Amino acid sequence: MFSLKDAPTTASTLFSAYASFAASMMLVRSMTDQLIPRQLHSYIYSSLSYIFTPLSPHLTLIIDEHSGMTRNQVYDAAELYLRTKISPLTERLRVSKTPRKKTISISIDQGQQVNDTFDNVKLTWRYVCSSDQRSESQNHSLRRHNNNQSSEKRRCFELTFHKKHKDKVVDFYLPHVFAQANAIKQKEKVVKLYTRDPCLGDDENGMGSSIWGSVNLEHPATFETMAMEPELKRAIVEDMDRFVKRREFYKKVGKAWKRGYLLYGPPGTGKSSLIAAMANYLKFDVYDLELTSIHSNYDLRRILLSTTNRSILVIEDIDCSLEMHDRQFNEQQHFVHQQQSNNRLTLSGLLNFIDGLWSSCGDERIVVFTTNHKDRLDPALLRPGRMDIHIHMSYCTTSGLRILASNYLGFHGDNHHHRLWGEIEGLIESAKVTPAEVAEELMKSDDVDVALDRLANFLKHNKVENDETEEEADKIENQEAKRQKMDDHNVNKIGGGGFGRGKGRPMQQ
Ligand SMILES: Nc1ncnc2c1ncn2[C@@H]1O[C@H](COP(=O)(O)OP(=O)(O)OP(=O)(O)O)[C@@H](O)[C@H]1O
Ligand SMILES: [Mg+2]
Repeated sequence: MFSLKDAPTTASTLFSAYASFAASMMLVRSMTDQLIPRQLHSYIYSSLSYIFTPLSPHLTLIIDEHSGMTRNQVYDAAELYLRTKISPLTERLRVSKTPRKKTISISIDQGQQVNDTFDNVKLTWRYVCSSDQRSESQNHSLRRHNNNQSSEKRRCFELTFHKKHKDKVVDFYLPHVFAQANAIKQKEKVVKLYTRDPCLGDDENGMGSSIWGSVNLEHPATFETMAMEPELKRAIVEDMDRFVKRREFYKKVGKAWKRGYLLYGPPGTGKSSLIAAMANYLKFDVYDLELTSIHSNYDLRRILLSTTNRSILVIEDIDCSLEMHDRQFNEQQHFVHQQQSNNRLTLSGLLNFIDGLWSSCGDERIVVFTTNHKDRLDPALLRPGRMDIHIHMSYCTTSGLRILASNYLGFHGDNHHHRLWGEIEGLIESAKVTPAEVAEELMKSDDVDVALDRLANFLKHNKVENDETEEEADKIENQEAKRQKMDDHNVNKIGGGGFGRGKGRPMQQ
């Protein structure tokens, strides 16, 4: 143990050690001067001073903004990551926002230091800006790269930690920084809606242009705002969560990493809104593919190949989009050679790309087809395994009504008493109205009384109409049944049994 009593002794010991070290160095220097050629002196002195300088226990990694002419991804990841590590002790921060971003970014300023701990390793980050030593030509090229922003400054992060943790930092900490930065990027990502610009038509080679135009997807739909049965919502979200986590699973079983959803239901039940909610949830871009503007399977393939990973390919009203093309194809199929089918757009062409080539060269793809008439779809589309999940978007249910009333009026049936609420809940399912229609009624007034009054009247009116239609349908069905009975009676009288076309008996091929 060191004590004050020992201090003079220790100091004198140190002093005598230093004196003898200095004397030895003098001796070495005079011997070298005499024995070794002059050209080698500076080399030997610097090596000796390196040997006798106490080694720092720390290692510092320099993470430059650029690696050659391109941006250094470690730098970009660190910049994002360090935003989450800013402590109250930090004195200077940089604040910025670009038009494409929704949020304000905060980052540390030059010279500022940020401490971090990872698996009991203490790490210190420092942001350093200094005058750049690059050649003028490199700077010029970088300036062009950075939209002419000043690039004379060299920016880097210095990451310092104990040397013994080098492997842990490189193998685990830096990947952790990357993963965290990706999560932040994902959260801040502005989802894009891509559509094909019809003005971009065919190019001079007669090929359909595959250029997609994009806008920010500003659709506000989320799973919270969707008027759907809570269990259905939960099931969809869980399915998507499972899908995005299963990269390794898809690789293992040799399946393309894609998922298909078929959304079906009457107009105004929220099919398009659900797609927006899915895109907003996953932060996947949406490619809205208008099949009627595509003329051949060949075009389709080119267009699909120009979409990116982590995206949702949407084909709305699939029953209408391919009807014409397939009919054309069917009418002529006796004459058309297989090779020529590439000149037309066919359902089989679409399904082949989605199942085959295209899906195997992309990752994390979601395909959504929508239709108002599931019964009109080609059986090839409904075959098990083609579309993984079929989602029925129904008329407004009681839970849907509650969500809409809460979203549009801030009215919660459970907490707020209203004379009309019981009646409205009683009517909602039998009135067979869409969430779009309910939303429209609720938007007609900010006054809860007025809005609910209008909704109640609307539901009553629809219920009466539905009842009348059902009565009419029953009447027609009864008459039809009666006529059929008479026919059967006559047939039996004439032919006695046989293979008559009896109603309710499926025709066998
Ligand atoms: N289930 C729902 N939850 C919340 N809002 C809905 C729902 N369904 C419809 N809406 C409202 O109605 C509007 C129209 O709905 P949407 O376009 O999503 O229906 P759709 O099923 O895609 O209709 P279409 O078959 O005509 O394309 C939406 O903008 C939304 O405001
Ligand atoms: Mg729609």
